[in-house]
Amino acid sequence: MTNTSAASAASLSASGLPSSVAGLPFAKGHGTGNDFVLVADPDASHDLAADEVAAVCDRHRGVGGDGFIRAVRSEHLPEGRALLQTAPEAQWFMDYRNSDGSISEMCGNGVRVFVHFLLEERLVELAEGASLVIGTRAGVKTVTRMAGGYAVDMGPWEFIYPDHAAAKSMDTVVNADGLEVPRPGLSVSMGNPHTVVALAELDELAATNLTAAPSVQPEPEHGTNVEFVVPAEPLVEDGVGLLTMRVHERGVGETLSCGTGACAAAVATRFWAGAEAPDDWAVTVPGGVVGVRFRTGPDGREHVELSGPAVLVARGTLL
Ligand SMILES: N[C@@H](CCC[C@H](N)C(=O)O)C(=O)O
Repeated sequence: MTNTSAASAASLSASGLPSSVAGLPFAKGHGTGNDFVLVADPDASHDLAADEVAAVCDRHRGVGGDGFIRAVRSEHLPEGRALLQTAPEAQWFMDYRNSDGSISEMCGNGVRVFVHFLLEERLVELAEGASLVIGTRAGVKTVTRMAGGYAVDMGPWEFIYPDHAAAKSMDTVVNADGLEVPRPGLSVSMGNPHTVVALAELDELAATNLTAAPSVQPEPEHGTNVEFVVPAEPLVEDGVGLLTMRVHERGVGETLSCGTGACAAAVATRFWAGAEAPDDWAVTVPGGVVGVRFRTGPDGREHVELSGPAVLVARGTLL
């Protein structure tokens, strides 16, 4: 554990974890099975190196998690200080790492669990119905506490290749073991990169092998998470669009859920479905169901709202 994430752990403690992380208190939590190790580091004194994060997230020799989340007061990070210029209410910053130690801009399930962690650690107060503004590498996100979970204003979405989308062309091609033929994909940014592929049948979704990363051509500049979705038949029930999704996460592998991925899946399917597509979506993932809603944000642009549960399951100390 050092002040620079570039440094690597030199020695191991008896637990097999880097001795540099010994003594660090943590919590373990998840949102629809997308699981995280969380650490409160208000003063930014525990910036873990990539190999330290990977050791803690190791499912066999560490605590285990799809991601590592550090809660830092924004004023103590350069990215946080930059956000405070225009959003002084963003007092807490979510420093998000994938389980391989790589940095991601954003995590939709993670930001709900992050706010729940701040609450449970008594670092913030938040009544049901009230909102908290959180700093992330994808800008500020407003998280509202609801009965049974949290809703996150994820901000506006964007196509990564707007020219492909405008032409409704098939310029992105995705292949994965188990697919009968390579499929067209649509790359969408939710602050982090996603490529969404529609499949016709749940059987084909189940047969898709996500133990290896799917190939995506062209691959977005910083890599991509890949979502395979099966739209329900009929697509809309009681005004809600229904999707089933599996995901291969950049820097992780297959996970039980991905909040930003669910948002990207709804964006792509709504685009493909055309003018009649609804604004409310329920996305079923292996770990549960998350809600996605399109609405006009305070800036007048179309925003995506993600809703779902957040749970803490344990507290401990790294040895
Ligand atoms: N599971 C997250 C996304 C985590 C980051 C992702 N692996 C990336 O590298 O962009 C979510 O719930 O959004």
